[in-house]
Amino acid sequence: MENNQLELYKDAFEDLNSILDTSFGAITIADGEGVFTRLSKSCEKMFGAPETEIIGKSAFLLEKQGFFSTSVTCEVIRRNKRVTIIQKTAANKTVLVTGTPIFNKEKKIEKIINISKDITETKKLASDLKRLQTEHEWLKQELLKRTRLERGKVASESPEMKSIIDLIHHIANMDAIVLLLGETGVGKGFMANMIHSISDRKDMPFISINCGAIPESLLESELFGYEKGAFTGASKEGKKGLFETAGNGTVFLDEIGDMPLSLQVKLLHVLDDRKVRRIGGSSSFKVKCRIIAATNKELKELVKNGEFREDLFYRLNVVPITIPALRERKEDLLFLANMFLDKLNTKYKMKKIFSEEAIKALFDYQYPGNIRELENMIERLVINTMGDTIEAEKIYEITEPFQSNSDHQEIIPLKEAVEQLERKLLLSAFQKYKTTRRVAKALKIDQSTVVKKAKKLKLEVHDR
Ligand SMILES: Nc1ncnc2c1ncn2[C@@H]1O[C@H](COP(=O)(O)OP(=O)(O)OP(=O)(O)O)[C@@H](O)[C@H]1O
Repeated sequence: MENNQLELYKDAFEDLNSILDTSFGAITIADGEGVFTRLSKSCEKMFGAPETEIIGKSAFLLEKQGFFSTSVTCEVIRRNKRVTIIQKTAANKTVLVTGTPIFNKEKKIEKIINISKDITETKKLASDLKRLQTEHEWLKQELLKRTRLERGKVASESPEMKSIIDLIHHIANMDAIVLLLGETGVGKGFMANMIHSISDRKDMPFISINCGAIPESLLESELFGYEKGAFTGASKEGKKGLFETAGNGTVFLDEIGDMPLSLQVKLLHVLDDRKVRRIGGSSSFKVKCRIIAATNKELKELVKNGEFREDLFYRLNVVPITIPALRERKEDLLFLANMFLDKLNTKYKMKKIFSEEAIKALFDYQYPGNIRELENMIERLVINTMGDTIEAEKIYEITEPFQSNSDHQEIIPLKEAVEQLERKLLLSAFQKYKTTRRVAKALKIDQSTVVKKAKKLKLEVHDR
């Protein structure tokens, strides 16, 4: 070889070494058998071993020894073509590596050139980013939920209420009929309002009607409206019904269990056809509002007794939500008690607080009237307490059985009155005697009867 040519080869060789050593990625060269012949400097860092431990060694051997998870050199030989893989190295790096075969004239692999890029950081950044994005999304949802909850000041410390609130958010923008169930004062009206206020219908009207409090004929015209001169006494201009007035808003049919049977069938037609015709009218219009119904009655019982149409029950029972009694979710009690106290302190410009004993007394009570009763009780406590601290005695005064205006009892069906009396008696017996055995002794009935009745009334019983 001429001197000149030799110099040129030497130069080229030095250039190649410089390229290998200054390149960002690690470059390895192996022969057709997969034995490493050359490495760039950065390989040492990437593979966690000096050049001397790699040069002259077979990639198959190194793969076996766990030097890298899968060797791209071996893969190139196995597949006889260019391969790109992600590799884990002994230095715990994640490496993106491409192996390119160089074929000789006989189409046999003569060399394999591998170029690796350390993507440990990139991968970590990508997974960090994904985690942050998930966290961000979660926080956004929580914040949204909390802002909405804050706006409505909803008690949702108990797991039962938490899942109800989640469900309410889930169905807020679905048009399905919601049926809210639960004892009086548990917050059915409150929840109906909340569903509306977190839905896209929030800027439309929320129209509520108590189906049990209005005489039948009036209820019909309130619900469906009437044309002018539809009946004697009808207004000259006619009147829009609630479904019409609500437009794209929400109609809340409270105490649906008290709706007269004749109107139940008319309501069923409205729900089936999504159309309403005013009384005395000839044309009908589309019902676009969302419908929420509520009752504190056992609708299934009413259906059994023929007081509620079965078909209407199934029509309404699409998304039934039972709001538990306050005594079944005592976690919400302190939140509510403090919230009402704060509200009243602001209203009356006071700074009242509960004593520790008072809080205990609040927890011991069973609240047959639920949140409404708690709210009224706290107002009475605030008004009747002279100092700044509300004491337990004041609570006992209020919760003492039968003291609430028994002289002015409203006239109700005997069966209902007996049930109410039984409930009150059991509640106060449990408050006083705590265990079913002692309650049974005091009421002079069997313990098993007490257990059965307590279960029926969903009383919280601690048999210590
Ligand atoms: N989760 C809640 N957070 C805060 N206040 C509540 C909550 N639920 C109900 N309330 C309050 O409790 C009171 C009673 O609620 P609401 O009238 O909605 O009960 P209800 O179940 O509809 O009663 P009824 O069956 O007698 O009509 C209301 O003053 C309401 O604002």
